[in-house]
Amino acid sequence: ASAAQQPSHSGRRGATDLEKHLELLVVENERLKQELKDAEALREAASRWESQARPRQKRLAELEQQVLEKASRVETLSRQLEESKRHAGEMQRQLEESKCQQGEVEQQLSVRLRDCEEELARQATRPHQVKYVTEIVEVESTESQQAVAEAQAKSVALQEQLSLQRQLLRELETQLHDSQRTSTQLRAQILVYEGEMERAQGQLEAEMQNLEEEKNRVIEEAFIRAESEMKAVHENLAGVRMNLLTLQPALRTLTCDYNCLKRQVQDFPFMLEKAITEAKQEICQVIGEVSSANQELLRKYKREMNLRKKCHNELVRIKGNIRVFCRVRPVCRGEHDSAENMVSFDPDDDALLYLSNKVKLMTFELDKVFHPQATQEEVFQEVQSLVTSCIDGFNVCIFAYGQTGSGKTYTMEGVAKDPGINQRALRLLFSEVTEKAPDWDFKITVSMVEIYNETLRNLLGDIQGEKLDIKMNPDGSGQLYVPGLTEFTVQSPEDINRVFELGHMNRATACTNLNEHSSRSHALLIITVAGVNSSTGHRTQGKLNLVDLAGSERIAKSGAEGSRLREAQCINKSLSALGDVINALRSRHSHVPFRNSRLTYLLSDSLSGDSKTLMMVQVSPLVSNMSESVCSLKFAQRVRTIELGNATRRQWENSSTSSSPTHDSVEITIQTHCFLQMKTPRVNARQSLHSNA
Ligand SMILES: Nc1ncnc2c1ncn2[C@@H]1O[C@H](COP(=O)(O)OP(=O)(O)OP(=O)(O)O)[C@@H](O)[C@H]1O
Repeated sequence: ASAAQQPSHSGRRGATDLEKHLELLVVENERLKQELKDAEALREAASRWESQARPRQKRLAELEQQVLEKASRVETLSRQLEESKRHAGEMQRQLEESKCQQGEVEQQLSVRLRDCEEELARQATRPHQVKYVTEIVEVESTESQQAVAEAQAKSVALQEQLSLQRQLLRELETQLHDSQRTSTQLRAQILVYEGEMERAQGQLEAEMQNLEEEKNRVIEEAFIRAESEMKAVHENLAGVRMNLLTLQPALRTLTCDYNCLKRQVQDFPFMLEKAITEAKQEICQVIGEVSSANQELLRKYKREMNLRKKCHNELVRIKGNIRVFCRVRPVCRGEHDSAENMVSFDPDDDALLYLSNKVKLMTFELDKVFHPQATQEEVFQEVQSLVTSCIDGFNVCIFAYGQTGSGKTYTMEGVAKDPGINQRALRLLFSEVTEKAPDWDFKITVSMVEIYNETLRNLLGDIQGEKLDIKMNPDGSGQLYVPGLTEFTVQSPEDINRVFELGHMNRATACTNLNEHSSRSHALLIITVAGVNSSTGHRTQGKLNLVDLAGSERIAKSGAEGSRLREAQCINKSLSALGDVINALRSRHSHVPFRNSRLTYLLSDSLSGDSKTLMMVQVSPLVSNMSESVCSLKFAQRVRTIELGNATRRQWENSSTSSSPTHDSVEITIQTHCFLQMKTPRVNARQSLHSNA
């Protein structure tokens, strides 16, 4: 191992030298690059200068071209001048010749004339001869004169021609002078340009010379440096070679290592495949374990859910199957009555409500009190566990109880923009059962009825205002049924809207004034949820009754007569019957008076056994409704207090069934009829009940 390490150590040192040398070379290289860059910059400057000089050269060339053109024009003009001169010379010569001839002829003629005159003078001396001579002379004189005239005409023509030629000559001379002037100017310009060109050329050449010299200098320097560097490189190379020789053993070791690694790399795919297969197996195993753990968790979750439900149901059972909530509606627009002093709430306990007038302060304890600002959603949050328990097979009744105008319809039906319990409950049930599919197959059916003057009316039927009857099922099961009652199966959220629209429409068309009518009739929405478990075959059936009761005000206060009196009596009858039934159930009477009213008779299967009941007592905040509000709250509290009193209950369960329950029954009935007169100024209903008990 040490032998292997030694070469690798020296190899490392050699490598370090090499690296150093390499670094030096890199630095030198950088420097040379920089110089090259400088030379490039100089070259670029020269080319820039050249590019600047180019337009001037072009202009010079143009001027030269112009000068050449002008010169050729001058040459042409000179040629023409020469020609004209030559021609004028010719003409001059001809003229001179003519003059000469004319002189000769004139001379001849004058000689002849003189001879003739002499002859004539001679002949004059001899008369005969003179006559003859005279004739001859005359003849000869005429001919001579003719010749002279011709010669003179010719001379005149030649003179004219000569003057024309002279004029032409003058013009040509003028032209020549102009051309010569232009030519002189152009020559002067050419001389200026040539001077400029020469100057520029001189500058360019000087700069080129400079650049050339600079370039040569830089190249020379670079060359010298490169040479010295080359020398150094060669020297280094020699050192490197030496190092290489020393590195060779290390290289051998490295080669050996490399080969080893190569073998490993070659083996790697097989190892990788093997590892992947193993990992896959492990992952599959883990997935299997996780999935079984998941299944187990799911099973536990379901079991916990069932347990939770059971606990909830047990809680409800312990708390009592009857729960009482109170909702105080806000003061509506247009109501001038002040509610400020009448209703107040406990900031620390949402189960307490205080009513006060000038002299009394009454405290009411219920399961929950909703203040006027409570939203529909908040109210529904509190009742939704009851609603969903009908999926588990429980029968549930939710009543809205209170005087006319206290907000019963608002709580149960709500308004289009902000629906109440009815619509929210149906939607919740629909979404819950949809979630349970496909394990469970649920069917939700809806019926809507109203009870007016003890008459049952179908609100979803085709026949408007169709009256119905409640009958015992002929199959001997002891179950009640309503022949002809329309049951609408809800299969989509749109069906829910359709049900409410139809029910509302049928109710509105069956009466002249819906508001008045609704306050004097009970409106029931009956939702049946039946389910079957697809794997176990287990069946459940629950019923949810949502009841908007008629107004609970006292007849004495309303001062009703005639048909109104009958309506009020019917309402009171059914409300008292409801109170009696609740009382009898709570008291575990052997006989529960369901049949005393249509309302209790119809709801009998949802009020007995394990059924759950919620009473929403609606309270108006107006001072003018004070006594009715007190009446409603006392009734509600009495129902709740009795039911919740476990000790009392146990006591009732242990004691003989006659005394206490009967007493309680009386209380409930009295409350329901609202005939209870407040005897003490600051009455607390619970205290009153306990003292009664
Ligand atoms: N919580 C509330 N928020 C806003 N307005 C409300 C509320 N409760 C009731 N109202 C309004 O008070 C008025 C009376 O309410 P509603 O008709 O629901 O009373 P009711 O008890 O059903 O009367 P009736 O017995 O005549 O049917 C309505 O205009 C309603 O919109």
